[in-house]
Amino acid sequence: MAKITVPVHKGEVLTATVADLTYEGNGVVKVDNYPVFVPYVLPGEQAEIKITKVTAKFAWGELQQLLTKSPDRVEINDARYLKTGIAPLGILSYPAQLKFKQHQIEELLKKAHLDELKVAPTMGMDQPYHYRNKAQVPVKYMRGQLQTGFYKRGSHDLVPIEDFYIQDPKIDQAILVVRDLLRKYNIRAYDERTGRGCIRTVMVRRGYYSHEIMVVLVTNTKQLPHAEEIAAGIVSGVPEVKSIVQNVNTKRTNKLLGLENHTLWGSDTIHDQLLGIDFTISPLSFYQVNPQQTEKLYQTAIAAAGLDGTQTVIDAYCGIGTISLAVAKHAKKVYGVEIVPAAIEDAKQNAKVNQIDNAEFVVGKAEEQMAKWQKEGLKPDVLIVDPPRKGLDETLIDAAGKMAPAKIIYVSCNPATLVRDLQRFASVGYHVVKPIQPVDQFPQTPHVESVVVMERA
Ligand SMILES: C[S@@+](CC[C@H](N)C(=O)[O-])C[C@H]1O[C@@H](n2cnc3c(N)ncnc32)[C@H](O)[C@@H]1O
Repeated sequence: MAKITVPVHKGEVLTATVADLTYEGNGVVKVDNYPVFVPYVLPGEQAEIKITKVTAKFAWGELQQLLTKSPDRVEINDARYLKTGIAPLGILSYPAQLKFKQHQIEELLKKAHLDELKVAPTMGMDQPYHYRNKAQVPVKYMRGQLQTGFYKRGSHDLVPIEDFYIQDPKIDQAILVVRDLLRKYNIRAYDERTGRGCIRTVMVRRGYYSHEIMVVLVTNTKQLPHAEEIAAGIVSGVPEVKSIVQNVNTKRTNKLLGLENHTLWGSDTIHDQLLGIDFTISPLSFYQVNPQQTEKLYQTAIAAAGLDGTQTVIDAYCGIGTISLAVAKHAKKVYGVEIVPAAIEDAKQNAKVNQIDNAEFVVGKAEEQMAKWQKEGLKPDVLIVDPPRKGLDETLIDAAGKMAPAKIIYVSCNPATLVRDLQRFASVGYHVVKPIQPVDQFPQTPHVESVVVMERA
């Protein structure tokens, strides 16, 4: 095999101008068209870069010295937010972050030869910090005691952190109360190398409107020593707590939560509201993490659906029924499908509590259920899909084509799979009729959510 020559070598220091920013928020420097990825630099900046890793197709570099600064650069007061996955875009001013997200989608469309599609400016937040209503914090024994924090990007090295910058500060305070109790009762942190130890993760959720707090202690063992004392300590240290749950995860996996929950104190669930509808949230259910932006996202999707109370709507990947129930007010009938049984139980309960009787929920894989509905002759006027990052299964798109709804609303959390799926929808007769609307659900990170409206050609 011919030896591949690359234009840089490990350890080399070069001076270069940053050409671009990747979807993950890393700077890109080109050496004879060969890309070098460099964290913490921005397009247009000149920098001294040390090459740290070389492969046949690309290299990684480390910023040594910044020679010129981009006007979009902002100072971030704690470098740990950049080094962890907390705020990888933290050096980019917020208006520039919003443009970056719009540009990300435009670039992907261009690569897919869909450049005729327009992308609207990203809908941002007034206060793009402290927005998350949920934290999942790893626990580790280090520096002589149990620590909570966040992993360094691309690793499982814990960086102890007390102010998480993008989380609701009340959640940060609750984590510290839990951490101190775990220390006080000498609870052993889980060690993923040996598979030993007890506490793996602390999860905290807080209702944006309700202010109800749920604390979930994820353990590697069936028993949590001093469970009663710990629960009592949380009750006295976290005044808004409504639910304390032990989740057992004995598997040696990267999955954070197991399937077994034991309520240690209070209720099994908490509540919150979205667009005036009350939602029950269980430890395992998916619930959007940025409630303020979620309301904007759903309002955009609902307005795009153009409902007048006469339509039948399918909400595929419905979670606990948030979109379905918000839509039900404006539709004749809504069908929701979701893979997690507990989420569907919550969805049904949510419908009851809100006295919504025109929504029906089914547990199942959206792709299988859509094909089943299609065979049964269900003819929705509007199909809403809100899949996870991997996007839609082709079976679902085929079934959608056969069901022929007048409108399809695609809520996407991954522009790459969105663009792929838009091409597939085109092949079953759907085209995009409005500019794609990005909504910033995750300020300070490169993630972007978007709403796309399609109609039959
Ligand atoms: C991005 S979330 C959207 C949830 C909901 N629409 C919301 O906004 O809260 C995607 C949901 O799809 C569910 N899911 C993942 N794969 C699925 C599949 N094959 N079929 C049905 N649901 C699935 C997940 O459990 C999750 O609740």
